[in-house]
Amino acid sequence: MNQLAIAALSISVIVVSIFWYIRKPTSKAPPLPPGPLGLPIVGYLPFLNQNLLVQFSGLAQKYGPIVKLRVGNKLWVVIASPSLAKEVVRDHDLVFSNRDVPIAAQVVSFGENDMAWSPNNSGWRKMRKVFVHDVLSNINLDGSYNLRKDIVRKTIIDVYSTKIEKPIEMGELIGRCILNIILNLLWGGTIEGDEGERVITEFKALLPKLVGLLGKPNISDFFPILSGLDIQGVKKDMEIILQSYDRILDVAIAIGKKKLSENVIDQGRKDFLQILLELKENDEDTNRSITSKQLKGMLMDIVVAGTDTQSTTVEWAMAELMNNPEIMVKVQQELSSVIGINNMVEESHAPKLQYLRAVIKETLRLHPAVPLLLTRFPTKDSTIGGYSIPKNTTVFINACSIQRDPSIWHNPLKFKPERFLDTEEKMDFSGNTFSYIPFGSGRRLCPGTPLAERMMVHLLASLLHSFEWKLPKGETLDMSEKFGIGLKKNTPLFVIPSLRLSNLDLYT
Ligand code: HEM
Repeated sequence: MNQLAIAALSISVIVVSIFWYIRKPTSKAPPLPPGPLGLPIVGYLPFLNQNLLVQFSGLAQKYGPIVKLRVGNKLWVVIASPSLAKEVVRDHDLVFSNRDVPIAAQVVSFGENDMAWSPNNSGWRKMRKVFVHDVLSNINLDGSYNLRKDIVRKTIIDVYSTKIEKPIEMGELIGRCILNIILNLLWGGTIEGDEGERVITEFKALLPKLVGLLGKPNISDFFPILSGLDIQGVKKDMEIILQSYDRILDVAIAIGKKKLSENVIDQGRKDFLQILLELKENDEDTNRSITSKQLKGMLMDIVVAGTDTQSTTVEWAMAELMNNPEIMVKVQQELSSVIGINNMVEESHAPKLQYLRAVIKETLRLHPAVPLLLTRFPTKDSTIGGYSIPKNTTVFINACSIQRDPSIWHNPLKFKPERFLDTEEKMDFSGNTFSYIPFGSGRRLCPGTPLAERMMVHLLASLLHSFEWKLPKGETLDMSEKFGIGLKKNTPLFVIPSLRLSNLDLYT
């Protein structure tokens, strides 16, 4: 062998050794979680089912409570046990406190300038603080009670005057009431009269399209390199919707600012916009002042996160009660004894309506409105359940599967509010018991729970106290579900109301 050949061979050996050494993990990194193999380049994308929930459950049965999927350029990890969920949202909460933001959500959040999609940064912390301590403070929630009460009353009066003994589409009735409440809480005190009605009507009309786009699988999300092409037009469609919303928000904000500068704000009943504008315009404390984009992002969050979630839950609760007449009887007995048949329901009755609150908890266990929570997106490599979770993995926490797990819940598919009566203290909405997390957990826990609890208890109690409900003749109850970004009833619930209270003055 000549010297050149020896030199070439030696260099090759050195280079290969260096590469081998570099490739070889210095410390033994744990493996990725188990999961199905996909095709080259597209991964598991062609095999994704419309109903991700059913598919994720099947995969968990085959591979266990932590499963990995390659979907296009993304690595997905789905978690389906309380102990693994705890590792993510409690033990490693900080690392997992960002979201993987779909393109549609980037648009709707004004470029991640909101609470739901912003990364965990100082802006997000400020928005959450303002939302929890100012917007949804007990004082403000008490102050806006009459507004909520009026709208629930109008719903009861509407049923009494036009719908007795006629089939009602329950989801529509409940959805309209909840959206009216949320929009009026947002700016009902700012834009009043016909102008207010017009703005609310316009806002409502666009919402289903917006929610639909948020839940639509988008090739640009799976292959970011293709995002510029916007192949399905999701980004463009969302931008068109957002332009309309932006116009409405600009009008509302301009009126709000004018009122603020003229000092015509009713101190007794501030709407959310007034509270946020006061902070934005006047607060010297930069820890609480928010930018114009953040203001709009927060307003959008409240509508998008606060309406469908609640109406889906109340509709499911109604459906479960129709399906379980003996539970309906117990709820109505409680209502009669706590409220009395000569009175209407008030929010202040809630603490005494223990059984009805258990019905709502059980509804959220069996039919969580956000069944996969919102994704988590680790900021660095970490280890969960002994498996490697690389930085920027899209992590789903399958709350639905956890809350229906037969190894945790006795007879999990049975609707049984009693299971929450003995465990009232532990099983709340705080996300501290990882087998029950309908509002999520950790830093990203839903901040809307104080409002949601008040609204859902009050509306459901009012409907059940005011009327008896039965299914239309010959109608069977379809309890099947449809998965989008939320978990809705597959077919609408139709029910027929009749009067329950003998004092007809209560209905007017
Ligand atoms: C039945 C009612 C509701 C349910 C089941 C629900 C559920 C959830 C869930 C599961 C999350 C994600 C939590 C996580 O990732 O750990 C969330 C986030 C959020 N929810 Fe709710 N929610 C409801 C009502 C509301 C209401 C009424 C509002 C506002 C008024 C609201 C505002 C938000 C916001 C802003 C976020 C994002 C928080 C963040 O990322 O920091 N939600 N909600």
